[in-house]
Amino acid sequence: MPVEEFVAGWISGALGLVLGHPFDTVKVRLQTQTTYRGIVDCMVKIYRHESLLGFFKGMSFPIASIAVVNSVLFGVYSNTLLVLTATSHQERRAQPPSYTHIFLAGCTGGFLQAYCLAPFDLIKVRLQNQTEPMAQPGSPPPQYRGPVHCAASIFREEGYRGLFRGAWALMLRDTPTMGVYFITYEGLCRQYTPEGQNPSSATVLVAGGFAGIASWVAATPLDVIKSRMQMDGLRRRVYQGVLDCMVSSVRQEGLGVFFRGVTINSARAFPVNAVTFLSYEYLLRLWG
Ligand SMILES: CN(C)C(=N)NCCC[C@H](N)C(=O)O
Repeated sequence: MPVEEFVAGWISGALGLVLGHPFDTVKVRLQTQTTYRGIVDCMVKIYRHESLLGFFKGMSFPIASIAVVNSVLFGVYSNTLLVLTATSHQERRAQPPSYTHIFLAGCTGGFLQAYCLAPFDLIKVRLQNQTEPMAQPGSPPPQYRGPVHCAASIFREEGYRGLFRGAWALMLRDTPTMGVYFITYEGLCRQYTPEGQNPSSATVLVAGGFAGIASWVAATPLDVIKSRMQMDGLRRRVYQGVLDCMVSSVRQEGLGVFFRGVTINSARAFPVNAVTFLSYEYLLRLWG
């Protein structure tokens, strides 16, 4: 099994993650709290109340976990294509796989990465939703002192299963949308690259950016539900399950609730995924 894809997936994911985390914090707050009037209001309030550091809350754990999560996504994607089409990454430019195979490989990568991502994503969302200013002497301590304390508290209070709260919504979100992600990327690269050649850096940047936007637009409805399920149970349980969360969110806030955070998700998705795909392709060509 070629391991380069796993390593390239890890490094490229980490680069994208640092770039996109401030956008991600704003998105999570907009999806789970009703105190903000919009993106700008949320940014201003975070900055005033929590300083620049507020935008980077909950980032250390995703950085640590991206090694597992992104390498599983890209590694499983590429190795599933290897099984389906008997072509390696290098051979795929000359013998491009069908879109059905790309979609199936993307869904497989998305499904398996969601399982690895679930506990890390839960901790990230819980930390991002703490609005107390960081490191200010005299101010009341936040519920969670950091990622390890957060994981330990969830485990103590809710058991092992508590760490997987929202995991179903996460899997439903990521399985089909990772198919969309890789299809968009491959489709755009093929469209703008002469047959048999490697796509240029500009093509990879643009195709990666649009793949990110397309997958996040498709993923946003379940992303909202996932974040709400993850915050549920903090004080008392509100939702019985994914469906109940969908129904009661729509009843209370209308259908627009499914598009909460779609603008910030898309604004974040372009640079993050442009950088992720550029570094991924670059590293594989370097080692190829
Ligand atoms: C849930 N969806 C749609 C995705 N995860 N899409 C792929 C983008 C992955 C990238 N690490 C990012 O965070 O944008």
